Amino acid sequence: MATYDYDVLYLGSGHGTFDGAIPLAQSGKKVGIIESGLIGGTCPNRGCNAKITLDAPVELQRSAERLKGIVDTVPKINWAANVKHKQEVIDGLPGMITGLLDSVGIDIIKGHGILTDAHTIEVDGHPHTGEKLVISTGLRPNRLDVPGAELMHDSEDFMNITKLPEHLAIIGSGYISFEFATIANAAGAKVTVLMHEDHALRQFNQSYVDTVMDDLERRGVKFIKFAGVSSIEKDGKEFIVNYADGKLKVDWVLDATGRIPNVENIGLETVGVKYNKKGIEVNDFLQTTVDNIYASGDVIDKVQPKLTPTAVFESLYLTKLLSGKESLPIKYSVIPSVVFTSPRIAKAGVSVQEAQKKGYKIKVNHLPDDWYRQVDKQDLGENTLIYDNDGKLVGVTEISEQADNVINTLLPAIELGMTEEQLGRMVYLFPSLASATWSQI
Ligand SMILES: Cc1cc2nc3c(=O)[nH]c(=O)nc-3n(C[C@H](O)[C@H](O)[C@H](O)COP(=O)(O)OP(=O)(O)OC[C@H]3O[C@@H](n4cnc5c(N)ncnc54)[C@H](O)[C@@H]3O)c2cc1C
Ligand SMILES: NC(=O)c1ccc[n+]([C@@H]2O[C@H](COP(=O)([O-])OP(=O)(O)OC[C@H]3O[C@@H](n4cnc5c(N)ncnc54)[C@H](O)[C@@H]3O)[C@@H](O)[C@H]2O)c1
Repeated sequence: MATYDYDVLYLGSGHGTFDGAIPLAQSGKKVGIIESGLIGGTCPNRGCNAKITLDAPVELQRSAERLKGIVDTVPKINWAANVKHKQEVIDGLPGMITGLLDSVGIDIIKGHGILTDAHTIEVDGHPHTGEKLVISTGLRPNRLDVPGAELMHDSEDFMNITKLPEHLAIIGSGYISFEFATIANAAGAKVTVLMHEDHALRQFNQSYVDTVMDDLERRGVKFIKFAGVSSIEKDGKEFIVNYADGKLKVDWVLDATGRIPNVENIGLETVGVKYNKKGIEVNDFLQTTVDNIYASGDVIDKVQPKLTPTAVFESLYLTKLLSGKESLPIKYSVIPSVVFTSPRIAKAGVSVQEAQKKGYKIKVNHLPDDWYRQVDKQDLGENTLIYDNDGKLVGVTEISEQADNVINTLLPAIELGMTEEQLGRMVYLFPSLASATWSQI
């Protein structure tokens, strides 16, 4: 029988890998991880953790704005200090994750990995073998294919600039566009969003998206619809973005037109792992077209949202599968999602459109009517609760400053399919967001 260096060898060290690799090593498997960049991948180093740190002063500013008159001043954001603080928060994360991996005996191999056969990944010409391989190479920013594309920047660049641009153009109208438009506008930049079509954040309730857009517009953000970008030119220290039938002069351009899978130059063709432009093709066991090779996280072509909780769920599923504790196909939990604008939009479970098709009960709450939301003068906010024909809560979406926490509070009820009687037994701290939320159920 062939012997391999590792029972399981991972390519990539993000959440699609490390959350599951640690318990896998603890279960007695010999585990190796190949990583060409920072340990921990996108989320800790240039994604979620960095972004939410930059957003913290925005929340404070919004809160002071609502309570103006009760508190004296609305704080200004010191951009350079904000970026410095963000760096201090995230700097320790790769070391912390490396420590966790070391503590359970996982080997970390630094460098770019390329599959050379179904059991071998080469790094700088050195072969490393695994009985099972897991590909978890994530996504990278898309770059628009237009003249002057090299003059644009990506989300990572934005989170590292120490001097906030005076006028920032953001191309695209998805998560990154809306979150970064919120942060940059709150910090004092003029922001123009160039939208490909007339819709934004398509995954979210469009009336809530319209509310966020109206609020951002009121704050000075300009949205230009049907603004297909044709080229970018340099003009002294500034840039001209040529779009549809217009021109825009700015001093920084953020390309936020999506993220694409890292499937090239890693030997997938050599070993016969199939992929398409959405990612690696897997079956319900996260198995690729080669039996002993699995895939996890953002790099998979899947219907679930490409988010950290999904990547964590998949890597933990693989831990159970590869250690023999699971033999059934992956059954995803309800995966919530949130766009960290201010107010935020979050959702979980059955959508309003789906509920309408199925004839489910839809209940809408206007949140400013609730005394708890009046405490800090929230004048914007709504949630939509969806009940199936047995009266079980199966979906929720909310727009409010605390939408993320509200959805988290309601998730167990949705995931576990709690009955009305079980819901009625829950007791919450008072006064709190959770008790306010449950009183509206
Ligand atoms: C700006 C931004 C904000 C985000 N905010 C959120 C958020 O608020 N909430 C949320 O849930 N999600 C958020 N996400 C998404 C989240 O970061 C991803 O879903 C998550 O990181 C996916 O993890 P992964 O392990 O699949 O991929 P990654 O974390 O991208 O890890 C892949 C790793 O593989 C490595 N790699 C690739 N190819 C090779 C190779 N050939 N050899 C060696 N190593 C290789 C890469 O260097 C990388 O470290 C955000 C993303 C971005 C960009
Ligand atoms: N809060 C979060 O959970 C969060 C935050 C940021 C990023 N993310 C993750 O990162 C991924 C990438 O974020 P994103 O905002 O880059 O992608 P996205 O898919 O959310 O949005 C991409 C946007 O670019 C537009 N677009 C596509 N092609 C275009 C073109 N040729 N010209 C102009 N616009 C074009 C799309 O219409 C869309 O509005 C997300 O899908 C998500 O998985 C998550």
